[in-house]
Amino acid sequence: MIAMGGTIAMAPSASGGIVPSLGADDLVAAVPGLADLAVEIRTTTLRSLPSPSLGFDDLVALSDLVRAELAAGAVGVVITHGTDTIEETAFFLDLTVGTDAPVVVTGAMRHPEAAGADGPANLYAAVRVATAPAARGLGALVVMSDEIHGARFVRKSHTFSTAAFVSPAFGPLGLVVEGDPRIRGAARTGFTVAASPAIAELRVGLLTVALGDDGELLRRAGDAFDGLVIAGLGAGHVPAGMVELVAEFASAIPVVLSSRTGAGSVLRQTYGYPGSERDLLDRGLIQSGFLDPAKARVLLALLLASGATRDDLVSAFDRYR
Ligand SMILES: NC(=O)C[C@H](N)C(=O)O
Repeated sequence: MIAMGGTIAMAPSASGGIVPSLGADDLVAAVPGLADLAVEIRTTTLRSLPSPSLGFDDLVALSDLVRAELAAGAVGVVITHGTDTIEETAFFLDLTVGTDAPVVVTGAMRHPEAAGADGPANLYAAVRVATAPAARGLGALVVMSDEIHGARFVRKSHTFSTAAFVSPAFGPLGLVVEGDPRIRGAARTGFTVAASPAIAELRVGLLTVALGDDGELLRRAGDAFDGLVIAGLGAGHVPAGMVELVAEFASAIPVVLSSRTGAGSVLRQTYGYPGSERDLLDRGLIQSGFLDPAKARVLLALLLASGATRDDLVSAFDRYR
């Protein structure tokens, strides 16, 4: 079990608000029933950070440690993590760990001293999933509120509800019923990318498009980015007035087209107006399939760090259609 920080490990501070303060051993010790399981838990506190402050360098270190623990004989790995970026970390592990062993990320929406703290229940469920033969071969998972989500589908969809985690595309892969993981879907693509430390030096931007957008933010980005994800309108669209500028960027750096809607995939052949998905794909943008903008950015950054060609990028993103 590897602790990264997040609300699950936070406590009230003297200066106001909650801040990271608990390590992996504290979290394990606070879970009723965990000690009764026939499971040996080895703990590491790798980071103690709010998840908005994690970076790709931290994720490379985490991926290395997960692989080392599995090589040392762990049947599964649980990671406790802040929920704000849990979906990016889980997908990063899905892409880089390349194992059948369950890699399960969990967290909490309420801190340990709050009424109805959800961390202990989530950690208990995560350990049950990480040790379940039925959870093997599914890739990285996010377990929250007794739901088992595939890393490439899961999203945080609410700022404070304990039911914040959803998989809008196809629903959760399973449920934890009285501690027993029940699986009904498969998640792993079988596609693995190296967790290259070079990723920390790359600048991969994420731009959300809005009504009336004239592209000024993009124009000002100049040559600041090595790659870009555009969170487009609807099924992958931008205003007509932005098209030339977007096409200019796509001729200089890889530009991936995703959707800001939060569910569904980028379409490929429905709309034909200027700024439609057909127009943008014809102008060299790469479709993200069912990957939401944040996950498309993780995949693009990993691929660029591994020296992928444009054809590699297109075929990697095609796996998520
Ligand atoms: N519930 C949480 O964990 C949110 C917290 N801000 C974090 O991501 O670290």
